[in-house]
Order: sequence, then structure tokens, then C-alpha cells
Amino acid sequence: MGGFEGGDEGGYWDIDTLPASTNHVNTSKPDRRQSTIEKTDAGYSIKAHAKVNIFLKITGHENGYHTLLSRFMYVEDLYDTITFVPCECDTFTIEGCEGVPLETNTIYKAYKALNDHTGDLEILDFFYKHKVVVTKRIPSQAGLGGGSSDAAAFMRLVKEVCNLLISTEELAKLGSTIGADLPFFIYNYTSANVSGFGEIVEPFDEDPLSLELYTPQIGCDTTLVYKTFKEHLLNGISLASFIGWDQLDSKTLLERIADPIMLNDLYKAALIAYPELKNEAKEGWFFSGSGSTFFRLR
Ligand SMILES: C[C@@](CO)(OP(=O)(O)O)[C@H](O)COP(=O)(O)OP(=O)(O)OC[C@H]1O[C@@H](n2ccc(N)nc2=O)[C@H](O)[C@@H]1O
Ligand SMILES: Nc1ncnc2c1ncn2[C@@H]1O[C@H](COP(=O)(O)OP(=O)(O)O)[C@@H](O)[C@H]1O
Repeated sequence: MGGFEGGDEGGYWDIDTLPASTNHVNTSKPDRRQSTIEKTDAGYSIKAHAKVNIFLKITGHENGYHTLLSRFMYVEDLYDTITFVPCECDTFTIEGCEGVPLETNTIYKAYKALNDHTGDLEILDFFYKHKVVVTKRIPSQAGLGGGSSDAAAFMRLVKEVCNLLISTEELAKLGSTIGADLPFFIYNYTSANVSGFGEIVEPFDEDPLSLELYTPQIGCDTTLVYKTFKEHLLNGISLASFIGWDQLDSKTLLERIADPIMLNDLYKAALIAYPELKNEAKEGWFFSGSGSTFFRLR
């Protein structure tokens, strides 16, 4: 996996409010992180952290999408940085995502969605005066949610700097139109049970784990992995096999279930779609999302 930098912890704005607690498990202490929004001479910036899926179980298939139950956990020391840098721009400009065409960039999709939803001229005006600079550290097609995290962080930063009157819940709903993983990143919890297509996010009260990641030089296409799951594995799902998992803390889950294939339904699908992944699998490592990242406790 490519190297990544640790974060400096100074000078963040403490601007997030606590989330509404209805329909959330562990409401006594929802662990929503403070926004890591920073204002420097370079402009406004925010960290977009990676996630891993501690477990991921497919629960069904509706309207072309799979429903799932998954424990998402953010990764403290792996993040992209998104900065709004002052400049005179003729059009919406993103730097740092070379190789990703503008129209397909999740950040651009988030910009369009926010514009369409709010009709707020302030956003248009702001991006004539600022460009978006992305420092990419999260590997792509790696099951770490990089594109989704970038888009969610972008939306959270726009909400703050343009003073948008939109609730976090509305923002998460808007985000889910861009990608299934966005709501988790918009709520900004360190750990959560995620269900539905990814739009139901319930904070799970636990200390984040210190994780070691290994991303092989194999890009896993999420669409292909889900398609492979549907063709080969969907008929075999057993909802009874993971009852209660959402109540167990992540460390206990990894220690007690231990089998990476059982923990993540998409692992088997990824192995079918990308047989070369088998050569990268090592004893004691787990598989994140649709791959190709493996992780273990440090
Ligand atoms: C598998 C997970 C697990 O966290 O993420 P990654 O590990 O790839 O990061 C997510 O469910 C991925 O979410 P995301 O990466 O946002 O997927 P999207 O771009 O919304 O979907 C790409 C395609 O995957 C399929 N898809 C996606 C999500 C879902 N719940 N069911 C699906 O069948 C659909 O064919 C969709 O068109
Ligand atoms: N801001 C972005 N950062 C990275 N990839 C992006 C971005 N916007 C769109 N993409 C596209 O999304 C694909 C999946 O990338 P990513 O979200 O990092 O992986 P994963 O779905 O495995 O978590 C990439 O191959 C790329 O073409």
C-alpha cells in the first residue's frame, strides 16, 4: 500500500453539533467525531478518512441494489485532504484527481447535487473564487471508500463555508444519491452499523481500533464484485447466521468470528472476480468491502 502521512492535530474548528439520537443504538454516547476543518493561509481544508468494513453481510436485493448489514469503522491515519484554495476560476475546478474525468468525480457529483438541491447562488459564486485541491492518499478501488469519503467531506465543508441551511440528515440523504457509502462519511461517526443500501447509519459506541492495512496492486470494481455476488452467491445467504453481530464490539467480532470469508460476504465474490487476490491473502488478515484491501489489528 502507498505511504500516508499522520495528521497534525492543531487548530481545528469545533463546529459540528451532536446528531439527533432517535433510532440510533447506543444513544447514550454517540461517537461522532469533531469536524477536522481547518482554516489556513492556503484556504479551508478538511480530512476525508478511509473506512474498513469489520463485517459485511448481504441481506437481500431490491431495485438493482443489494441490502446489507455492515460495521463500518473509520481509519484514523489514512485520509485524503480536501482544500478550497482561493483563485479566479472560469468553471468548477478540481486538482489532484488526475485520471478521474471531472464528470465522474464524486466531488463534482456532490457539487452538482448541492447546487440542484439548494439552488444557492452562494455555492456557484464561491467556486468561481476557489478551486478544489485534493491530496489523494487513499488507494482507489480498494474497498476503503476513498471517492465516497471525498464527496462527503466536500459536502460537509461546503455546508460550513457557505453557511448552508441543510441538516446533516438531509445532507446524508442527498449524499446517498451519489454513492451508497456516503451517509456513513457524512454522519462522521468513528464506528457505525450501516444497513439498507447504506443509508441507515447507527453509531456504535466503541473505541476505534488501530488497524494495519495492506492494499495489493489489484483494483476491485465494486459494480463487478456485487454483480458476481448476485450471480453466484445471493441465493445462498442465510440471515440467521449473523444474528446479534451488530451488538458485538469490533474487536470481539474479529476475534470470535475470525474467518474473513464469514465476516465479509463480498470477499468470496471478489475472489471469484479477481482470482489473483488469493495470492495476496494471509492468515489473520480480514477483507474490507468489495476489496482489495486486507486489514488486521495492530
Ligand atoms: C461495497 C461497499 C461496502 O462499504 O463499498 P466499497 O467497499 O466498495 O468501498 C459499498 O456497499 C459500495 O458502495 P459504493 O462504492 O458507494 O457503491 P456505488 O458506487 O453506490 O455502487 C456501485 C454499484 O455497485 C452495486 N451496488 C452498490 C451498493 C449496494 N448496496 N448494492 C449494489 O448492488 C450497484 O450495481 C451499483 O451501481
Ligand atoms: N474523488 C475520487 N477519488 C477516487 N476515485 C474516484 C473519485 N471520484 C470518482 N472516482 C472513481 O471511483 C472509483 C472507485 O474509487 P474508490 O471510491 O476510491 O474505491 P472503492 O469504491 O473501492 O472504495 C475509482 O476507480 C475512480 O474512477
